[in-house]
Amino acid sequence: MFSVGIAGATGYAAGELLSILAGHPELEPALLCAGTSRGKLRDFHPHLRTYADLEVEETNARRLARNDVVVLGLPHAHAGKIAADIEAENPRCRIVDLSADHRLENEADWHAFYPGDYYGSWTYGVPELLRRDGPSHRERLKQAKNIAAPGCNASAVIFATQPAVAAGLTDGTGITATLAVGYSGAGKTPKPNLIFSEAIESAAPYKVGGTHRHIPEIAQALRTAGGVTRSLSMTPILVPMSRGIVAVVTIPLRDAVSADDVENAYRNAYENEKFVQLCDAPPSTGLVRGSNAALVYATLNRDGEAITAVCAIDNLMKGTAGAAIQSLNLALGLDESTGLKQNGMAP
Ligand SMILES: NC(=O)C1=CN([C@@H]2O[C@H](COP(=O)(O)OP(=O)(O)OC[C@H]3O[C@@H](n4cnc5c(N)ncnc54)[C@H](OP(=O)(O)O)[C@@H]3O)[C@@H](O)[C@H]2O)C=CC1
Ligand SMILES: CC(=O)N[C@@H](CCC(=O)OP(=O)(O)O)C(=O)O
Repeated sequence: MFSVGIAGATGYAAGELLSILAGHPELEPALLCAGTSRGKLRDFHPHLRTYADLEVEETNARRLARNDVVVLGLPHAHAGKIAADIEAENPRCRIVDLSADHRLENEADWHAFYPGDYYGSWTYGVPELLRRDGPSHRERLKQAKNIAAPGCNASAVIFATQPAVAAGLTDGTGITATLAVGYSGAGKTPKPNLIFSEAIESAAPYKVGGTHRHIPEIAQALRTAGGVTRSLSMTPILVPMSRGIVAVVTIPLRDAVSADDVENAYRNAYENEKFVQLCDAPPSTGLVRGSNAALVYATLNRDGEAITAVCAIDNLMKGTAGAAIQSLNLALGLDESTGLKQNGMAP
């Protein structure tokens, strides 16, 4: 059994992680920390009956570092410093960062989209990431000490797009992603635009015009898959659902290709994957609620000029906590799917 210390334990992402741990035979929460919240876990996550009596304490790097694993569910720009403190205290402690603080390999990308200091990059927590060169990403995760869990919007766009990039069907120009996203992606901290009367009966685009901070993260993954990614447009739209993301990505083609070429590219990428699966019809978020699945559909447009690819995920599962546990399982030498559900909830 591995002990797990969790920072940001009262938040949505860590709450989902705790929900997975409740069914995980090898991981046990040992220390729960938050910012200002104090008390029993039942005061913050009343649905997590298994751990209702665990205490939520002050965030303390020295105490967190005593665990085999630390998961940081903190706002971005808050995880880098505490991760460095934990490493200094106990270099053997594995750290999984759910924030963006260790995702970007290029420091200039970090400063262009995030506040605060740059703390370097860790192995990206997406086992299914396609790599043009060297060992597979899954093999790299098996060797990883620390893991940078992915952004949820980024995950959906990457799963939809990387097969076309890896197969050389696109030169990376003009890829356009539009996403319908649920409110839990914004976290638990109350904000005026997130209250019920603003949310219900409304679909609200945000971070338009190439300003969303997941753009460099997606471009980095597509470069890893073998593409150039000259431009990338990504626009999320908040829609009234608590969890879920469906990304619709238009991928202009380099040369004329057949429907079989498109099918082969996507089948080659995902045919052996348990959690990223191809569908015969565009998937909806309802199919993946509560599961670690990413469902992908891709088709050649009728005019033959582009591929339309669709990916649905649960932002809190395959978009964060599920991806984190799947990657951590690999790093710990466990079966990759330990504690993770493939099936969604229905209705
Ligand atoms: N929600 C999602 O779908 C996804 C989230 N992520 C990332 O996961 C991380 C956590 O997100 P999420 O759970 O949604 O956020 P929440 O706002 O729901 O939770 C944030 C947590 O961090 C704690 N916290 C805030 N500031 C500090 C601080 N200065 N020191 C210590 N603890 C602090 C909060 O404690 P307190 O209760 O005391 O305020 C709370 O426990 C973020 O980086 C987010 O971007 C990544 C992918 C998807
Ligand atoms: C609805 C909503 O606001 N969603 C968030 C997704 C957050 C996420 O994926 O987390 P990281 O910040 O860790 O990358 C957003 O689009 O910013």
